[in-house]
Amino acid sequence: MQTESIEKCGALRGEIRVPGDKSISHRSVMFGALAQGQTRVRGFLRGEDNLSTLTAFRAMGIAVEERPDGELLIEGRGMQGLSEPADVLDCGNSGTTIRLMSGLLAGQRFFSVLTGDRYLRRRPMGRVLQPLAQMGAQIWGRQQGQCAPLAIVGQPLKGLSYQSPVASAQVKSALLLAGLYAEGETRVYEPHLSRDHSERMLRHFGVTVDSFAGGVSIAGGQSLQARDLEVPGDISSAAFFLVAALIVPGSELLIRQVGVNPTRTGILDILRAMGGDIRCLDERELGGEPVADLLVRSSTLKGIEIGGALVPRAIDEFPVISVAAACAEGTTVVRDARELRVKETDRIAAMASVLQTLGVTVTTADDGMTICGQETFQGGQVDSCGDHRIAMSAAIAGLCAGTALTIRDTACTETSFPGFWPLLAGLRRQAV
Ligand SMILES: O=C(O)C1=C[C@@H](OP(=O)(O)O)[C@@H](O)[C@H](O)C1
Ligand SMILES: C=C(OP(=O)(O)O)C(=O)O
Repeated sequence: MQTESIEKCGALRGEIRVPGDKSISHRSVMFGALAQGQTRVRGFLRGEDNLSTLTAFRAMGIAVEERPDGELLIEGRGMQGLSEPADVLDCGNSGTTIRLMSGLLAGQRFFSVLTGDRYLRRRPMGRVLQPLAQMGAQIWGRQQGQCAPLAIVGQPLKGLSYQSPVASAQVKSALLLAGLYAEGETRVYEPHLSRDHSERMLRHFGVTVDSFAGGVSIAGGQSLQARDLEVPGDISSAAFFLVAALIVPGSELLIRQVGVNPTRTGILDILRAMGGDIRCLDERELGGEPVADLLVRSSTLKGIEIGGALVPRAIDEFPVISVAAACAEGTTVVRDARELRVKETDRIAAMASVLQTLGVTVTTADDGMTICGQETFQGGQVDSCGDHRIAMSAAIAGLCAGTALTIRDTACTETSFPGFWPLLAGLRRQAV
């Protein structure tokens, strides 16, 4: 099992790039496959989750060329162009893959089976299967349709008006994909706005999607036209280096070409509210998505309260936000974040355990945690629980640990951030 050891380092300085956005990369393959014609994708994230999506579409007859310069050429076959996969589709560790594909496959004219690794097979699928069943989908899963493997018998679908109990882009996107195949209109309401990459990319591919206060709607029977795409850097990956630069004294980092879609920038709002010096430079647009260069300087942080609509806008960043909170003056309280309990692992429990090992006082609640900030950490040994975001957050905490912090089970960072360890090691080597 791979382990990494990190300890206190000098100021982090320089200019970096982070790999492409994971959410946008998944959607580029899915929508590119359904479009008529060739879609070129630059900046595709070659993380394990996205490779699961790519492999699944190849297994349904979609030709994808991976060029030496990293560009993908996807030969879209139109809305009815997928073919029945001859084997089970393995979604690996990826919740986005299995949930979006459930919606897409529900309306096909063939049979398919979706599964994943031991972490994914524990995650809740009922949130997608239940509204899909109301659209006429025939999907079976373990534990009364709660868990994968999922067996899908494609059916004609009908539109639905659905109030989602959770702010989840995976639920919303699964229903939009099913809605494309359904008769009539599909409307999805959510308690707070979740990331809107599907809506933006569908529009980029020529589909009409209406966004209104509280939700989104799509009419069935529309088709997609192939378009070129450029994937911005993933703000969820940039988040580790934003926090690293904030908490290591004397640091200054410029992170180039990061996606700053407002449904994803909760991390910037939270870190700035804590006193973080982060600037967005040269804001521009790439294929319907806003991007900017992020300049971050080390700052004295203070504890804050986080909850409500901000939570879905920073949902994947809470592990590393908890590290910033542990270095802040005063107490940080996170509420309304129950969703963290059903990610790759229970991220509330996992981060509480990491921070407690470092000597930080943390208490947990059903929907969040309270973290008492302090000046330095002690080292020790922590476990990633097989979760990429826990492994990388622990590494950032290690930059402030007085003695070495050993992190067990670190290969999982390949899920979303190939190259994380060399990038961090390079910055530490050049630290001043
Ligand atoms: O749609 C997406 O690409 C994602 C949505 C979020 O999940 P939920 O929809 O479960 O909130 C997020 O946590 C995940 O990393 C990616
Ligand atoms: C929760 C995540 O992804 P997914 O749901 O796609 O597995 C994540 O990347 O933090």
